[in-house]
Amino acid sequence: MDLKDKIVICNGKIRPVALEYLQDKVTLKSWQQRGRVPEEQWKEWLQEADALYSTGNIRIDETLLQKAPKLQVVAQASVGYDNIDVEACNARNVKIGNTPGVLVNAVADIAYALLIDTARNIVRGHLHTKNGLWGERKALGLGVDLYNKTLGIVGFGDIGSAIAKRAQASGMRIIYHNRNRRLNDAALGARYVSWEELLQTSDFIAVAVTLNPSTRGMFDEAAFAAMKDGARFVNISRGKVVDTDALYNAVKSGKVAAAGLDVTEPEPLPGDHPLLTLPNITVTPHIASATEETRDEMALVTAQNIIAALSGQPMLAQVK
Ligand SMILES: NC(=O)C1=CN([C@@H]2O[C@H](COP(=O)(O)OP(=O)(O)OC[C@H]3O[C@@H](n4cnc5c(N)ncnc54)[C@H](OP(=O)(O)O)[C@@H]3O)[C@@H](O)[C@H]2O)C=CC1
Ligand SMILES: O=CC(=O)O
Repeated sequence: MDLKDKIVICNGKIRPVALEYLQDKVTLKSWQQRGRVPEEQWKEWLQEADALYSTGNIRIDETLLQKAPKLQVVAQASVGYDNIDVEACNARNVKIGNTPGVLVNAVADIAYALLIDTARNIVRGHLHTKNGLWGERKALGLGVDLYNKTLGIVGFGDIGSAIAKRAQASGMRIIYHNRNRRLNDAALGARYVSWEELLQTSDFIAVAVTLNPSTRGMFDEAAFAAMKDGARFVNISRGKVVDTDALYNAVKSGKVAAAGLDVTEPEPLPGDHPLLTLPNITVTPHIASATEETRDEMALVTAQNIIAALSGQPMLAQVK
């Protein structure tokens, strides 16, 4: 099918692998420069767009859809789609594509790296050394073993179960909580528990839920209070799943011994944010899927989703 008259727009840079795939199939308008596409330019592009390749950092809602009367598909280069108003898109028959699966290992690696950091002071140790304090390393205190500890995974989906695999290699016991128990949990070496049991019995908690109305703010003051004293906490899902003040207080008081976060509320997290004043919190700037290989795969799936949708074919991954 000749799609050359179809206009595909992108609010940011498209990776070369996806550019190459798209450019002789459709008419492409992307912002390949640094920074954001200028407002006037963006308005013009939306007006004529048949497809939107979203890099994820824009809100896609009725306000945007009204400016894009021809839009047939939004394909986003991420698995999370909490920035997209799915109902508004459905009401206008705008299809939504995302990129589950291809980023699972990269994200689970960062989650596990943060988890080890909460146990073993890797980032703190580096900063200590850099500050010329090698000789005073006892000031760091001792870490704790992962071996024989309980990891509670909240959100045992694709990424949650990939975190479990890594933790099993360290000899951890895995428990998890989802809204729905997974049929194959025994084969994955994980035991289903209630939310309360997970909070009360986990030495480490890793969060890999989707952001939805049931998870927004689920780690609040009561959740941190219910945890074991000295629990360690990792979040790679979305910052809005956690009440930031409650987390700050829990770490400051020692209730939570250490935290590792790839996502925060707000994002970007300002350099002078109170969370960053606590020595036992490590924050990475939402980079869990940021490897060359994974970003290439995400870009290619996004481009393939666009071509499939414009051709009336099923997308590789469609959000409904
Ligand atoms: N930091 C980063 O760069 C990245 C972050 N992410 C985030 O990770 C999320 C998960 O991705 P992925 O594993 O692929 O998604 P999946 O859909 O495979 O897994 C999400 C899991 O969350 C569970 N869940 C949803 N609501 C609740 C709830 N209220 N309580 C407990 N569990 C819940 C779901 O189970 P059930 O429906 O049974 O409750 C499901 O098992 C993404 O949505 C995204 O926000 C993803 C990639 C990169
Ligand atoms: O945060 C990233 C995603 O893929 O979701």
